[in-house]
Amino acid sequence: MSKKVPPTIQAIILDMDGVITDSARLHAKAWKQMFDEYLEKVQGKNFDPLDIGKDYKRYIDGVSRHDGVRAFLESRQIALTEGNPEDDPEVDSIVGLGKRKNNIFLDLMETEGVEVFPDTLEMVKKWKKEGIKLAVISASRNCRRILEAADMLRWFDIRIDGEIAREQQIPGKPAPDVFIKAMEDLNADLDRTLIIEDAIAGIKAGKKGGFPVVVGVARNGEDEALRNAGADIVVHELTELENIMETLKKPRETATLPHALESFQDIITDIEGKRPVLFFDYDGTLTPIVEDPNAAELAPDRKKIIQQLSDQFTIAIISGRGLADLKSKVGLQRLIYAGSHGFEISGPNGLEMQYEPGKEILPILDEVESKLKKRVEAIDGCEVERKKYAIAVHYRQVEAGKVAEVENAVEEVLDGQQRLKIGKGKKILELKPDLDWHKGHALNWLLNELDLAAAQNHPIFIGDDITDEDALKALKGTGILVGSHGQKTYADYRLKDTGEVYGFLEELGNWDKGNS
Ligand SMILES: O=P(O)(O)OC[C@H]1O[C@H](O[C@H]2O[C@H](CO)[C@@H](O)[C@H](O)[C@H]2O)[C@H](O)[C@@H](O)[C@@H]1O
Repeated sequence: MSKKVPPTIQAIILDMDGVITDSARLHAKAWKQMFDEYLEKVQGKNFDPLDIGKDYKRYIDGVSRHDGVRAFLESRQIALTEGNPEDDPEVDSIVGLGKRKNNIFLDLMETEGVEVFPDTLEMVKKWKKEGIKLAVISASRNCRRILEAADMLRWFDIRIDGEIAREQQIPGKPAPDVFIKAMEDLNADLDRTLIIEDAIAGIKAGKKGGFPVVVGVARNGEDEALRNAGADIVVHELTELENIMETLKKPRETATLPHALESFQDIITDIEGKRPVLFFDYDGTLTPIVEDPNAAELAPDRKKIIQQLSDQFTIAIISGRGLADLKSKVGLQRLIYAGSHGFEISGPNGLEMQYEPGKEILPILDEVESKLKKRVEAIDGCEVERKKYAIAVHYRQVEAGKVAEVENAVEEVLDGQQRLKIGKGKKILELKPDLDWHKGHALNWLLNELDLAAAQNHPIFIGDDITDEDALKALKGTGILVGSHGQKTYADYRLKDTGEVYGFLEELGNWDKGNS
């Protein structure tokens, strides 16, 4: 795996007790029963009982059985012999007490059962579908048994539990070794592996291991303790991690990105037996930027390359242009088109979508369009382009000294208008519905609608402008930026210009032919 790829998630390692199953509750109960009985035996009726919120969390949760016995007794200044592996549960030794607790735990499991947290099941299924590798780790030697009873074992590629750790002499948490071992067995990279833990010892282990993001699960409001232990993010349910990839993606300077043609082999390695699904922006990506927006035609030889590729791959063009304009400019039947930044979509087999909440903004756009046209008609070179769900005000051909006039005009017309927002592009100001819908949503909508969101597909998005960043950010695949738009980017790779885009597409087509 290339080290150049950005920190999108490749693998997730989940702790079991308290994250996947509610078995932490049973463990806590068993520890309390065992220790309270023992403390009463050695200290009499006035013994100080184990406090689950304090003692269990601090000394026992997440660590191995024997480490838990040792740490708790030490906190109470009670010295106890280690004992030996053959000790019966009745023997007062570290081993004996551990066995005593385990018997109580197994009885509780039998009588109370173990439940899977529904939010975890939902996310595990989702991650699995997205092709993320999953491992479960646990200090518990009953891990396999618990997961089997809960019908959860099948979701995990790798399991490192108390039994395996003992056999292979892997040090337990707070040492990071179990996480490192799980990551290695998953064949994942450290900088692309996420840890999910609910125990303080586990959070510390994840941080010590150098994992970029350790998520703390505070199901009972223990947010602060988990944060203090080093958790990078604290959630109460795993469904809060729904958009974790987006949250974790960090924009970078374009110049620091690897070149997509030079790194072609890395990109192919990343695709690894999956089907590429291609998403392109239009202006600046498939056609070079030109002075007159109406003149941005797709050259016949380039159209041919896209047509040939559409025999091999699903291709969608997601553009800021209006849908009708985009379709007529590209003119290829098999493609999917998303116009007005994804507000209007159309494709083969009756695929049609208009983003419903946008429809009620249409009369507002009509009104603003006519006001704008009147307001800027005296500014030489300024052009207003109406798409169904947006209005572009072009100033590429406006004298540099008069650009501020265009900006003022747009702001003036928009003044007091709450339903529209201003976006920026290449020498363009755009008025768009102030709604949470953009190229990134459109991309994910298409993947779901076309049943292409599954792990066997690999989306590739190529774009050049600020509005393409929404798609690059939302993308779970390979993002390529063409040229530079002057801001940081969520892309993974860069290409110099549209010429290189076609070079890349030809390489991709040839690679695919050689592969099939
Ligand atoms: O999302 P895209 O497909 O890249 O569309 C973005 C805008 O592209 C067009 O404007 C840009 O390209 C013009 C032609 O090269 C250029 O003259 C202009 O300065 C650029 O901003 C299009 O006219 C807009 O509607 C799109 O929003």
